[in-house]
This record gives sequence, structure tokens and C-alpha cells, in this order.
Amino acid sequence: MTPDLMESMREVRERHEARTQQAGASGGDASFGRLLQAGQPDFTQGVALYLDDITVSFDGFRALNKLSLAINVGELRCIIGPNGAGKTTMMDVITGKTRPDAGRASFGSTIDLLRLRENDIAQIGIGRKFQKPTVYEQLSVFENLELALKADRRARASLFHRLSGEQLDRIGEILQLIHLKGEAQRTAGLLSHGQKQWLEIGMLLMQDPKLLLLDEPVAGMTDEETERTAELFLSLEGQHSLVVVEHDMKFVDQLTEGRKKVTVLHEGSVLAEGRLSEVQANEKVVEVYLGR
Ligand SMILES: Nc1ncnc2c1ncn2[C@@H]1O[C@H](COP(=O)(O)OP(=O)(O)OP(=O)(O)O)[C@@H](O)[C@H]1O
Repeated sequence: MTPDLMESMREVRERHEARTQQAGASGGDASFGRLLQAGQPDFTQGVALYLDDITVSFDGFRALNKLSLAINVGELRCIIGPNGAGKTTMMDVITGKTRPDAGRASFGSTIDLLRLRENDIAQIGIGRKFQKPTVYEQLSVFENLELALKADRRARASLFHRLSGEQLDRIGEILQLIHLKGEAQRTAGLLSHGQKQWLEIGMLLMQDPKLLLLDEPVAGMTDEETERTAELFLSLEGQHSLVVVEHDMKFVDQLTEGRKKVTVLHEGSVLAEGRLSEVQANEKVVEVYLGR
């Protein structure tokens, strides 16, 4: 290591330690309630998303019941659970669609998600993919990606301008990633179901989200499409945090590669966490899935 590099690493470490001490001195939990810099999530503590004791009630029924969950930076986490377990409600809370009755939610260690509106949450780097693909059917694959790029606040200035070389390169990269390079000029409405799902994921990626929430992304896909989607998600892991809600256990198995943590939700709380093989062998999990 060169002396210059050692010096800059020392500076980064000192700044991080100073920040941590400051947080401690303010007397509260370092992770919550302080917007250090609006719109600037802090990921230096390694946490991308933190839910703490989140409760959501609908007419007295608890869809989420003191749900606590942490997702690390770059982590790919699969969330499974029987129908009605609260998976969609959890995504709704993270994206600001539903306000919880109680609990705390942070993006990185500093951004209090419960203070932000849905639009702001999308802009700070949380992308959500709903189960049904929602692409602009009349537009080409390329135009869909171009539109997604221009919907990004940071690119607003160029809304009425031609794409820069950098932006064209970015679209090219995403096309490659989502296996649609050969379909760039094709009308999106003519794509297969799986290809539409990839396009929508590509549109989210154009905005370079730090956290991606994916609701049953392979529902309705062929086996081959499912396998390619697993490859795509595995290639995104590390650069993005991914939360994948899924019922397809074969897909979950592909994504977790026998070692990653899976979370099982039931009645609005975490019932179990561990490797897929472990949770599948867990008696409580078997019981809720079989409805005994
Ligand atoms: N707006 C609402 N009003 C009343 N009850 C609701 C509402 N939204 C969700 N619920 C209830 O909350 C519970 C959790 O629902 P949620 O959709 O979050 O579960 P889920 O795990 O996503 O289920 P699935 O796997 O079937 O999509 C369910 O019992 C559901 O009926």
C-alpha cells in the first residue's frame, strides 16, 4: 500500500469514527431519527435497510406485528411466507405507501423513511418492482429505458436534450444486463412476459437504486426465464441490496446458493431466519405452510 493510500484510508477511518462518536454523544440510537443530510443515505455502517418493531393495523387486524428486519449493503435477501403473512404490506411501508402505526424504518443509518413521501423514497434510491410488469407497451425497449433515465431527478436537466454519450453507454450496459440487447428497437408490447419483467427491472436500474424490492419477479415465467432472472439478480448482488419476495422455492434456492439467509414471515412478524434448508426443516415453518 502506498503512503498516499494509507493516509487517505486513515482519514476515512477517522471521519467515520468521529461520526460514530458524535452519534453516541447525542444520546440516542445511532441509526434512527437523524437526517444527517437530506437525500444522502449513509451506508458506512453496512446496513441498507432497517425495520424496527413495525406495526400496521387495518381495522384492528395486525398485518405487521412488531416486525424487525435488517438488510445489509449489497445483500440479496429472499423473504418467503404463506399468503397474508404481510410481505406486501412490508414493501408498502418501506416505499411510503402505507404508514405504520408504530415502529421505525431507516434507509442506510440516517434516513428516516417514515418522514418521507413515496416519491422522495423512490428518488433517494429505493426501487420497487411490482408483480405485474408495467412497461410502456407502445414504446420500444430503448425508449422505455430512455424514459426511465429521464424520470431520474438527477437527469432532469437533459429532459429535452439528446442523450449524452455516457447516458447511451449506460443504456447499452443495462440492455446487456437484462438480456435485451438484440431487442432494443422492438416494441415493448411485443416482448414475452419474462422479457417485460426484465425491461422493468432495467428501467429501475437506470436510476441506480441502492435497494431494490422485487415482488414475485418470476411469477408466470418459463423455467429458462426464471434461471436467467436468477443469474441477473446474482449479478446485481453486491452493487445493490435486493429484497426478493417469492413463493417459488426453486428460484429461492438458486438465489441463495445454499448459504444466504432467508427470512420467513408469518402473521406480520419474522417466524424464522436462516439458510433455506434450515428454515424448510424448521417445524414452525412447516406447520404454517401446511396450515396445521
Ligand atoms: N388495505 C387493507 N385493508 C385490510 N386488510 C389488508 C389490507 N392490506 C392487507 N390486508 C391484510 O393484511 C394481511 C397481510 O397482507 P399482505 O398482502 O401484506 O400479505 P402477503 O404476505 O403479501 O400475501 P400474499 O403472499 O398473498 O401476497 C392479509 O390478511 C390481508 O388481507
